[in-house]
Amino acid sequence: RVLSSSSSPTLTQEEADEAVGKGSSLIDVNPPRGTRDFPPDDMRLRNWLFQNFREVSRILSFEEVDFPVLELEALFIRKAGEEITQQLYNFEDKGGRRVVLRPEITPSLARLVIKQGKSVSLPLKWFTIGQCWRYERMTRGRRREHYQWNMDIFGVSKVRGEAELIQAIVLLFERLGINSSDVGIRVSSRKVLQAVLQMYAIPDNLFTQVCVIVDKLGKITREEIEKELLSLGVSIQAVNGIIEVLSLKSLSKLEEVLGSEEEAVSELKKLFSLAESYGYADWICFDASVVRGLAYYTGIVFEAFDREGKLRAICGGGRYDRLLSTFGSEDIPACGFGFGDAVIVELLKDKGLLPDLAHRVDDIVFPLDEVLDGTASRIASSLRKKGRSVDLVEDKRLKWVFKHAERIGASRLILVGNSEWERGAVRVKNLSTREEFEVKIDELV
Ligand SMILES: Nc1ccc(Br)nc1
Repeated sequence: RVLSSSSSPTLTQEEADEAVGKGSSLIDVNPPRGTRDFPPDDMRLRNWLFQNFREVSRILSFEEVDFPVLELEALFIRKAGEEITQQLYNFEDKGGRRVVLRPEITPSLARLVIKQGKSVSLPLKWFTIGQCWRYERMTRGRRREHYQWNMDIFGVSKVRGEAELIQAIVLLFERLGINSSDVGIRVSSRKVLQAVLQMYAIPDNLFTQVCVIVDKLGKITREEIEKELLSLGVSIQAVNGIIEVLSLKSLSKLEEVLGSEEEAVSELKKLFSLAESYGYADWICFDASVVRGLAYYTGIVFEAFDREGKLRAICGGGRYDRLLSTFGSEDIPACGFGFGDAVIVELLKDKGLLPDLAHRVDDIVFPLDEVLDGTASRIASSLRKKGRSVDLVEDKRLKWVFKHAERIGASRLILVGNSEWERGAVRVKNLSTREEFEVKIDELV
């Protein structure tokens, strides 16, 4: 059974599934598992969010860059057991190449910086908004794609870099109407964990894997964390020491434990001092448990969270000073963050901050007689050339046109009628004041 054009314009999920089930020739109209369509309402919200991402990037004087969603698999092969690399959306293309739909954007940024080589002057500040993918068994029913805003700075080794990135995040939240009582930003440094591992003489080559494991604190049980660390050969004393230090929420306590000479301590103190100068100190808090789950972070790490604790991290990032050497290149100090398009929308919904983004057009032009369709086209064209958005309607009853005007949020209805046209005029109805007047065509703006 093929649904004729006269059938209802939209199918409910059940109707679509039923039609497919009954052997109709209707294709499966759902997007692939774990992916989303963006019908107009959703697209307006996405564009509004992305416009705010772009505006903040502009304000921080970042340049936009872009990359293919498709990358060589080799760019993401890492041995630290991260979830992100265990869920690669990878496949072999028709040329026998191992490729992926990228799971994140930072490695592409690093690849381009390496490719640009000496032609880029440092520091460079780049941003992009791009779709990222994962291939996860649908048992968990989670999405397989999301869009991420990424901002990254290459060539700044001091914590000024992280301070700039955190300001971008704070500015974004403030633009969306979110304040520091809604959201906080947990800040720590992987150098805290590095110092603890040194205290227990744990070999450096275990650092990355330990980070990936302790990033799961609060997500899996302490016993499971212990088990994974012990399986790496970390002693139970070290495990207890790690968990004890990572439970610290006070920078002065950390200073007591590690000493003020420890780089982790001095960098964090500098960052918190800069936060006062930027004016966003009330947004950030020290939390030693923040390590983030990506293998390549080497220093300061941070993540934004909703203070009600209902949602997953809103965004996160940190310093990655040695990523480029994993690609065989000279290292360049770098830091960045990723900000996804999903959790932020859940937060805005929870806070009643979703904007009203109904469809809006300036004018509807409607010929009252089909002999005036050419005239109506000329009027619509002239208005469009002046930059007005115009919906040119015909073959409809006037009652329908008024309802349509309501639906698409038109400001004016321009009726082209024979009697007015004989006088070289049209009838203009202002749809908010309901005023109606005749306007000479050469005075219509
Ligand atoms: N990395 C990643 C990719 C896609 C989604 Br949805 N979540 C995380």
